[in-house]
Amino acid sequence: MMQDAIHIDDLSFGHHGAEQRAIDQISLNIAAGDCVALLGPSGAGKTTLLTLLDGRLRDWQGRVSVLGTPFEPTRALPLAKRADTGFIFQEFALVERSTVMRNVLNGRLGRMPSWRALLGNVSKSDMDIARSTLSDCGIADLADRRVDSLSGGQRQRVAIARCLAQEPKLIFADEPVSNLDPSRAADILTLLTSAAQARGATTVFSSHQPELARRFADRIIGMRNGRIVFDVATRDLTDDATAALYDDTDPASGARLKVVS
Ligand SMILES: Nc1ncnc2c1ncn2[C@@H]1O[C@H](COP(=O)(O)OP(=O)(O)OP(=O)(O)O)[C@@H](O)[C@H]1O
Repeated sequence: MMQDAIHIDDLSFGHHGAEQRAIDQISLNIAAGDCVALLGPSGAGKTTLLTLLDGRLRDWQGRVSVLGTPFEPTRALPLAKRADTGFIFQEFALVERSTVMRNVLNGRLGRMPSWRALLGNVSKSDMDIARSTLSDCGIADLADRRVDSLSGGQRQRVAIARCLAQEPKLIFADEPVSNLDPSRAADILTLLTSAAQARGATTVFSSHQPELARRFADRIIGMRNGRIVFDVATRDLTDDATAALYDDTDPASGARLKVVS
């Protein structure tokens, strides 16, 4: 039986000082190895959900368990427990003045003994892993370039290589292609999803682009106002449901969409 990578039961969370909950009574499970897209308008709660599942938020209500580790609602997950989870950001979050290789080696930090990480002392096997992920990401020739000299598409390849060098079992990607033009966006999602699949990693990515979600995810979760309004296998997602998710003129559309699942 396929094991679940993520369990969420009745999860709610409000950002400090915010009037509305960013996550409002969400329950869902994600099977290991699945590729899931979170779709929804700005403010739907996609980033908040990914950040919470990455163990970086506290003071939420409900039950969350990721890769078999139950989270504690009152505290963030210690860094040492996050080595199996990789995160790819919309803004790349790279060390701009460092080389591509250095950035990718940063992905190995959580896997090194702490004395080695502190000294920046890199083993041959760390180098080998970094080189092979650079090559998998099609940027072996950029290893010695500084990140601040790269294009957006190249930067996102570096971010993916860094994430893969970490050898994660679970990959979260928050709008990984929204800064890229359509053809680069498709290339990057092809790279990310096929690399994840080849490694058996579970992937959850958020997007504003339904066509990309449909093309790359097995399952699509539509969010609006912190709630799940549909949760379907990609082949079952209708155009009407997608359009209603983004229909600002119809505040009740979220409720109506529930029939889809
Ligand atoms: N740091 C914060 N402080 C207060 N409120 C926040 C904070 N971050 C997000 N929010 C609020 O939480 C809600 C969910 O935001 P979130 O960024 O998770 O949505 P999103 O679906 O990722 O949107 P986008 O697609 O624009 O990134 C919104 O109402 C937002 O204003």
